[in-house]
Amino acid sequence: MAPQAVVVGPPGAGKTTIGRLLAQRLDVSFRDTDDDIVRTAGRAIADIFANDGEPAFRAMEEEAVATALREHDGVLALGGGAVLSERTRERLAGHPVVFLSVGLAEGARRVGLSTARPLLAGVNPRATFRALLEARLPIYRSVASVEVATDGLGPAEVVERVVAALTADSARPSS
Ligand SMILES: Nc1ncnc2c1ncn2[C@@H]1O[C@H](COP(=O)(O)OP(=O)(O)OP(=O)(O)O)[C@@H](O)[C@H]1O
Ligand SMILES: O=C(O)C1=C[C@@H](O)[C@@H](O)[C@H](O)C1
Ligand SMILES: [Mg+2]
Repeated sequence: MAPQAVVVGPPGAGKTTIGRLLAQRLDVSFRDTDDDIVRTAGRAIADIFANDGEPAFRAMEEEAVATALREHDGVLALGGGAVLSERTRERLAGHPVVFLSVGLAEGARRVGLSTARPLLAGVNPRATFRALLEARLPIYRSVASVEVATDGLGPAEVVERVVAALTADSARPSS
């Protein structure tokens, strides 16, 4: 069993929104590792960050991603920082990974830079978001089979581009 698509990208890229629509489009189920963590821990992500710290959250996340990659055969959305784990990056090899990218302005607008996203809740959330996008771009690219830029596109159009990109990718002879 393996996911038909694994969706990665920064906060606000639309992993949850697009992942859910993509699953509908492919007529498969949707799973999001952020939801898995909340369910398993019985607490909100912001609460885990605040009380246990980011390293503890990342450890839970690594476990949640490994489990979901084993168990789920539909569309799987990962948390925005899941790819920071080298073991997770290794585990993603061979899976169809969709990188949804977004620029600073539109990403900031979409996330609203609210306290629900603990990494962006500091004194200068915009600068933090900019640094996060820059630092992570090569990491998302290193795990991605396909990349779809979402700026200026509504969810339905993004889903169509993802389907087209995955179809083209799966038709390519594997090396
Ligand atoms: N293509 C899009 N066009 C317009 N709005 C969008 C688009 N994609 C997502 N959004 C909106 O942006 C917000 C963030 O989207 P979403 O929660 O899906 O992002 P995410 O990548 O899952 O973020 P996180 O890493 O925090 O889980 C939501 O309000 C969603 O409705
Ligand atoms: O980009 C990140 O590091 C995060 C994104 C969210 O999906 C959550 O997993 C959490 O808020 C951390
Ligand atoms: Mg999400």
